[in-house]
Amino acid sequence: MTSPFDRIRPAATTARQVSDLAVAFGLTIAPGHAADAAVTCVASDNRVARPGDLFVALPGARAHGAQFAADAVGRGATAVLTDARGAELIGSDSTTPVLIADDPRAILGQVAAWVLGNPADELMTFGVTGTNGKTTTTYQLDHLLRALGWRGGLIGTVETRSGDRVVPSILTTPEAADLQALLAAMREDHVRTLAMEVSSHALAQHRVDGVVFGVAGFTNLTQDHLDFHGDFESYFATKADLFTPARARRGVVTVDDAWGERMARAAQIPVATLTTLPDKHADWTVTDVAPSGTGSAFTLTHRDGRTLRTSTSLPGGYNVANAALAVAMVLEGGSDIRDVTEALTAADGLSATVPGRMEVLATAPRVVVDFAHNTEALQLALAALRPTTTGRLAVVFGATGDRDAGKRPFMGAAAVRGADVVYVTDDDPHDEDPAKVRAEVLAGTGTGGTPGRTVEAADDSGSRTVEVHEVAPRADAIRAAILAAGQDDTVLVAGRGHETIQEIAGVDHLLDDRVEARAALAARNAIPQQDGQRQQDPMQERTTQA
Ligand SMILES: CC(=O)N[C@H]1[C@@H](OP(=O)(O)OP(=O)(O)OC[C@H]2O[C@@H](n3ccc(=O)[nH]c3=O)[C@H](O)[C@@H]2O)O[C@H](CO)[C@@H](O)[C@@H]1O[C@H](C)C(=O)N[C@@H](C)C(=O)N[C@H](CCC(=O)O)C(=O)O
Ligand SMILES: Nc1ncnc2c1ncn2[C@@H]1O[C@H](COP(=O)(O)OP(=O)(O)OP(=O)(O)O)[C@@H](O)[C@H]1O
Repeated sequence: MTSPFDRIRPAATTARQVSDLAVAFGLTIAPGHAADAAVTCVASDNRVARPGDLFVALPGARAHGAQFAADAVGRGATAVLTDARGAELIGSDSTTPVLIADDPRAILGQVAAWVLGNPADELMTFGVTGTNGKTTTTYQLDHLLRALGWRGGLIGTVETRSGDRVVPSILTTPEAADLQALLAAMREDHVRTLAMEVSSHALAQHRVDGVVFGVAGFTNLTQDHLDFHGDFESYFATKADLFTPARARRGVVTVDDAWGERMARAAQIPVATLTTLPDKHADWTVTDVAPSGTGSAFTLTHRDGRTLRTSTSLPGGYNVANAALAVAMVLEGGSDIRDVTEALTAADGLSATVPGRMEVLATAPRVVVDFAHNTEALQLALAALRPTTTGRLAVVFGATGDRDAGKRPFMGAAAVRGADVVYVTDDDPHDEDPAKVRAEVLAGTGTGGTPGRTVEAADDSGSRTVEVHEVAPRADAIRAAILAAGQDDTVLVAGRGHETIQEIAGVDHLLDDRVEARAALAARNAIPQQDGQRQQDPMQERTTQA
């Protein structure tokens, strides 16, 4: 499936009458239209409407859904739910029933759940929120639930899965109508568990109304999305809403940061706390973290004495936190610790690959693709890879054009602080001149903005000489870094993770860091190695306009 309008929907559902819906939700039926019709599913975008749908026409920032009602009806929608303005826009041209609500977005989740027979009630649901780590934790949850023998569903930034059906995701958390339709499809697919990312946008926009999660999980909170939420307090309050009885029955809150502690205090449902910090008290604690394969082994212990030891294949301390949160959520969901231990042993620990999240593509040199696209994430990703890098640590990254220009020099500085070789390249330039974006990143590297130079960087382990290069387009930078790496080196390709489209001046170009890295590894393998050491990189310093 390739269209952005592909959705996983149920094949067959029970018809409901809109007259009953009007009574259940106190809705007005617009005069001049038919008073009743049968509906079998719900859509809030005309481009996904199907025969038998209730089309919910929402007012938005860019359009009013009612503008598309005629098209939705043309595609077979049998009734429309909208607000008074929407009813006016629709007029009386058609006889299709039009139901009116004061705020249709606020009831959409419940309405869709009603039409589809509350599909969430038939699943064991796990919802993860927080600024970072939602995707990773959700994949680890899904991995563990499957290891326990459950047929699993997954919803998040990268992809949406119902049993064996998979589609790429459009939003991290789908719109309410799409979500309920997806849950109904999961019911049809005999899916029993759901691991799902819950974004703050989704909480604010009622997208998860109609779902009461069995267990909600919190990773962490750092500055993000303030353009949408206004300030940090509102951002926190929106996330905290997940830990109320309307949204979840119980929770697990990581209290490694102060926001987590506050979240645990603010929770209006029973929550278990979790920490990975050595001198902190919590219900679940992580201890004895040790390197294991590409990642870490760790022990998770409850204050009641229950304990298990397992591992994650993902590098970095924060991935121990993500993995521990996934395990604690499953245990708080009622699974027996002996079953979980056995399942983890059989599954080789939390070994799920998360697309574009610390995804290890090769081991000599180690090549890792990660989604880190801001200063803090870049710094954490480099710090995560440093302890297991015996050679040099190289990083390939850029900053996004047309967005948050202030972070560019800080990203440059973070790269020099954390790596030995820095390749500044392009991310998504959008409509901005990519060379200008690179120059602003380079300005933070301490090279005086001049690529092809070395700078001295100091950290706890002493001072290092750091090479700083500028290579574009991005595919060339990935290739340059991988060809130049020694067998013991690590190359981190940061910023785009699983993304496959790079937008340059309004044109979408296919670009997948993992595809480029694999091509570079193949090219490298085709070139005879000089004592297994670094290659002369033919692309290096060849800077072209993207
Ligand atoms: C701020 C925000 O989240 N806005 C979302 C919202 O937009 P909106 O209410 O302004 O809607 P609109 O585009 O004006 O359209 C109004 C209505 O007409 C419908 N419509 C519109 C056009 C059309 O041709 N046909 C049609 O039926 C739309 O489906 C909508 O119901 O509803 C739209 C329809 O679903 C979303 O596409 C849009 O997401 C925007 C594009 C977006 O980028 N959202 C991001 C910020 C987001 O939600 N991100 C979070 C993750 C954040 C993170 O943690 O990183 C997420 O959960 O994905
Ligand atoms: N627990 C964590 N703490 C801090 N940083 C993390 C954590 N987990 C992952 N990261 C970093 O954040 C990036 C995004 O991780 P992930 O996709 O799992 O989070 P997310 O919350 O789903 O974010 P997004 O919605 O942007 O995808 C990773 O590539 C990694 O660099």
